[in-house]
Amino acid sequence: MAELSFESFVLTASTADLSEEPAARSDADAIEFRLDLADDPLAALDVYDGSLPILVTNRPTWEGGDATSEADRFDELASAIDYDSVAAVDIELGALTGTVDAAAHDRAVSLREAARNQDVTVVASVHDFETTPPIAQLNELLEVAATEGDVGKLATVAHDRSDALALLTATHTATQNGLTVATMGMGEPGRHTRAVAPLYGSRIGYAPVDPENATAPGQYDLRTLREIVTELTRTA
Ligand SMILES: O=C1C[C@@](O)(C(=O)O)C[C@@H](O)[C@@H]1O
Repeated sequence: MAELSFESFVLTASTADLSEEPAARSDADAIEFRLDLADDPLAALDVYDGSLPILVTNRPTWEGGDATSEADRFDELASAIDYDSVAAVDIELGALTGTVDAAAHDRAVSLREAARNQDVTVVASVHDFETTPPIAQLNELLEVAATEGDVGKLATVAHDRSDALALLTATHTATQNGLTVATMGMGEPGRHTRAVAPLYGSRIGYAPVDPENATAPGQYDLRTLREIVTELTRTA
């Protein structure tokens, strides 16, 4: 069973192609495998022999991904967590809390239970592709996400410096309150939060090996993010 601790910052190389792992190995701590963007994800997991542990994500269209069938995507995730190489699974907070629909809720809760029985870490994720909500809402989202999952993850579109600052402040507050969270601003004005948020407690970063394969707007490429975070945490 692959081990992955979120007690400190984990930099994931986000990809739809596990054959990128050797190129990611020197800079990443883990792979985020986007099942929804891959051709035959379970076949790829079958033959995976990389050394980086994997966080599996199967993002539905209602949360900005490509997975169209809820039943299929949860079945794939349930199969994926059986692989020894898979150390963590991303489950959307909207599914875990039942705000999407009752069927998604049941599937999400049983996936979480199966993951925990296998020591697979659960990342409960929230995305806002329109805006960065007011700080009180950010605090609330992080608290709920970190309670529903082992790590609460929040990605919002930042339109300006105030949005970026709100996200960083919420990250700092949650961390000070003992929550395990990961945050990142999407879009150009949010880009720097990806480098700075780890200083305020964010435990996961996402970056493509090849900048052309970014999985969200505003991502740094993997090498760049690793270098900046290393530099900032050395001098902090
Ligand atoms: O949820 C996230 C975060 C992300 O959207 C980002 O903004 O870096 C990238 C996605 O691949 C990942 O699943």
